Amino acid sequence: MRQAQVYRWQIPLDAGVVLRERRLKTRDGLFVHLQENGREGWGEIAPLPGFSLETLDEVQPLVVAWARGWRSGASLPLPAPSSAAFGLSCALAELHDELPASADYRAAMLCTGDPDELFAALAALPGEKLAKVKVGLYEAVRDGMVVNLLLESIPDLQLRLDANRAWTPLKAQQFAKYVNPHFRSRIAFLEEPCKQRADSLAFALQTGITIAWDESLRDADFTFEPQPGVGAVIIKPTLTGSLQKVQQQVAAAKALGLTVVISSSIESSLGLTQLARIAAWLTPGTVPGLDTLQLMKCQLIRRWPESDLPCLQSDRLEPLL
Ligand SMILES: O=C(O)CCC(=O)C1=CC=C[C@@H](O)[C@@H]1C(=O)O
Ligand SMILES: [Mg+2]
Repeated sequence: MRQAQVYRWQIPLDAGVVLRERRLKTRDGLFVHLQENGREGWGEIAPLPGFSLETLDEVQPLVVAWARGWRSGASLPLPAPSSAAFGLSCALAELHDELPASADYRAAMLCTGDPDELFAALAALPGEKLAKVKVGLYEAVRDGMVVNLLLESIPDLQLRLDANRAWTPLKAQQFAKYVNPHFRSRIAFLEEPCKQRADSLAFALQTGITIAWDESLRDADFTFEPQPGVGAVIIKPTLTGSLQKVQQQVAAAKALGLTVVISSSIESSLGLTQLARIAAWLTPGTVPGLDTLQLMKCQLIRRWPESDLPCLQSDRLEPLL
């Protein structure tokens, strides 16, 4: 006998979460819960505003119809929108014991605001120091100085940077000018410096700063091919699609010798713990980009180890079936 439920949820976010120039006050999404023969599987469907092509209101009827169909024994194709394909494929993978349980809960410490806070947090961090800093939000020159200062004052620090395509080629150059050439190799990568991929590639070659693709993976004309200056790809499964598609992209990038970073689309703790499992499974040895629970006011269903945020269970969510 099959049982299925779909829940809708909303989590308040910290005041400061700004995505693509808009303030995000809440994170909204769905969970699907499948049960069969004493086994269960959960999945999270949470389109990210400004990044996902679909909205939650568009995917909700697709997910509800899919869950109703599954419950009555049908084997339906996964809905096309990436967030729905990802969440439903995760629920099926858990149900069929195809998503390994061991997880990589390490995270590159995410700094979106005050570098002083990052200094304090990094100083307290034992072992390998890895942080991700957002650039492109303020003046490029200020970004360059902050990055230089961080690398200068914390000698064992490696940085991941993310400009989200904010810079013109000129601004990207202004940034690079302030980063001591000696420190540039400690920038593990800089995600998406410029609007145009060709400008980002030219920047990498001119400055010796390794770049990474994130947004570009979703460009219609993107293909996996060797490109000098590109060292990594950031895979956000909620924006990519089914687990199978995630696996295909990971394999294509690895075949080119690229570092593959599994990264958050600001999922709830349930989705994040699944991403930590996907990272341990598909990209062992690479620290995933999952330090986004700190932006939220609570956890849902499953706990992220060491987070002391309250964790709400399904009785506090809105069932849709
Ligand atoms: O990749 C990480 O380390 C954390 C996730 C992260 O940086 C992002 C998640 C979602 C949207 C963006 O603001 C941002 C990114 O662009 O990579
Ligand atoms: Mg990015």
